[in-house]
Amino acid sequence: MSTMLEVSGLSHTYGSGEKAHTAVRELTFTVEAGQLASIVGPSGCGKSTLLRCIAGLTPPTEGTVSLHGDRVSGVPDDLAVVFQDYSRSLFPWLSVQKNVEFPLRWRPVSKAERRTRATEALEQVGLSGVGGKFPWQLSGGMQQRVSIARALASRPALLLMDEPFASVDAQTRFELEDLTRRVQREQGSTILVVTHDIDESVYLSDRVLVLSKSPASIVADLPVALPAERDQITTRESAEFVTLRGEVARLLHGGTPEEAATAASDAAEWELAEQASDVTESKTSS
Ligand SMILES: Nc1ncnc2c1ncn2[C@@H]1O[C@H](COP(=O)(O)OP(=O)(O)OP(=O)(O)O)[C@@H](O)[C@H]1O
Repeated sequence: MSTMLEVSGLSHTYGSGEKAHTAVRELTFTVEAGQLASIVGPSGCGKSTLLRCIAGLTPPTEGTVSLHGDRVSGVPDDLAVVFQDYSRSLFPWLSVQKNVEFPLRWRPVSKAERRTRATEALEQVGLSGVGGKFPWQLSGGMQQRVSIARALASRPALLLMDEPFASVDAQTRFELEDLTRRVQREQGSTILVVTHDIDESVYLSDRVLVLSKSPASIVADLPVALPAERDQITTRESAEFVTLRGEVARLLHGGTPEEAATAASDAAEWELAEQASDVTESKTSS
């Protein structure tokens, strides 16, 4: 696997002098090509600041960001971002098809190719046939699918997602998580998702980076050893999922990596034993 994203010694401080506020401190990590990684951290810890630095929107105060070996010093052409607030990122006066085509206008892509790519991207997110509608004619979940299609149409080397499912209902959230995993597998995309939702970080990813309270630093980098094929019910009930979810929760509450791993594994065993005894009881009483 080759390295797609390299973040090295990255720090960012807002303001200066007495008003200086360090949002992220000395972050170093890589994301390999084709990997789906999540960054999870407490509210206000500096997740969006980190994402803005990676996207080239905010120059870091210290350290570097490189995308496929090229130093990031502005928004790279082959990077796309999906934000939480779809209603502000889609243009209400443009059709869905035109919204998806929009960023391609600044690329060396012919009009016909723009149309083809947008149609394909809408198909990938399960929205064939709605290209002629306007965003405000669609549900929230469908609008977020349009945002994802727009990001995919530019065929990014790296797709960044900032709390992408935080504004939709729980059922739609599950559907969009599965959609993200499917697209990543089919396209071999490299995706970095920022979230404060522990379960989502584990369910979605190949790997979870856990951040500390502000100023954010990395407290753990956990591989997710769940099968590639995941299911919203059985995966979330599995011992691996329950253990990892507990480990991330403990780390976010200030536990050391060793304490978090041991306690989470004990708690998962207990929870699964409880589940098994519930099943046995219900069988004997029926
Ligand atoms: N433009 C800014 N100027 C000064 N301070 C800022 C600015 N943007 C963010 N901060 C501060 O930096 C810290 C990190 O903010 P950031 O938005 O990156 O965190 P976050 O983890 O994304 O938050 P949330 O979970 O609430 O979305 C916060 O204390 C915030 O108040």
